[in-house]
Amino acid sequence: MLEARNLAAGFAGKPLFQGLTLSLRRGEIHGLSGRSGAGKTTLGRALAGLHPLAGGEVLLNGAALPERGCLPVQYLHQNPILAMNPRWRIARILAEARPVPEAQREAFGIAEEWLHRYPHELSGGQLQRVSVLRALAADPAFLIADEITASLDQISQAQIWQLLSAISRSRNIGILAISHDAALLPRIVTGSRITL
Ligand SMILES: Nc1ncnc2c1ncn2[C@@H]1O[C@H](COP(=O)(O)OP(=O)(O)OP(=O)(O)O)[C@@H](O)[C@H]1O
Repeated sequence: MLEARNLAAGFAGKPLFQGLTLSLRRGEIHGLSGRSGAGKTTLGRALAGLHPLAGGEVLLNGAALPERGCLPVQYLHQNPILAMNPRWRIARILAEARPVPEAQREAFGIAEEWLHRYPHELSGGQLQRVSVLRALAADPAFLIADEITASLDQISQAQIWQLLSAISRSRNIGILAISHDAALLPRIVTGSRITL
């Protein structure tokens, strides 16, 4: 269970939200929506331990998030190239947390030839697959998927969410899907819907 208790966060002393309480179960896809600028990304990053809290706490199974090692709540960026070292080839990026078995790479449709390329030499959809698999290699309890398919075509979007739905169930990973796409969330959410 990933919980936020009485959470507040924002910028320069101005909270975007406060007194926010939620609990997310593992093995389900939850949805987070809200108007542009409401603080969805900030909340997602706070839940992953990447944004300082102005109040409250984030608990994973009743305990604070660890400060070292692989993050158990992995944050997935809308634009994965911003979260990749441009000087590293895909093989090194993919194995950043732990080596990825070949069978898993193939299941994700990540071609062997991509491994020798740099991030800017893959398409947005290809990069997002790499980003998701890299996060899964860290063996997370939760993924925060921040608009991860917003810039992809319908087919790539459907493929990525089919993969994530299956993995969420089979590996008991909770996913928080952040999206402003009114059509997407009803299709993928199996858990709670949160509006900020
Ligand atoms: N480093 C920063 N310093 C000051 N304000 C910031 C900073 N980063 C973001 N903000 C502001 O915080 C607010 C919330 O941003 P956030 O990205 O969390 O919203 P969001 O709900 O995810 O928006 P969108 O749907 O447009 O992606 C916005 O008004 C944004 O301009």
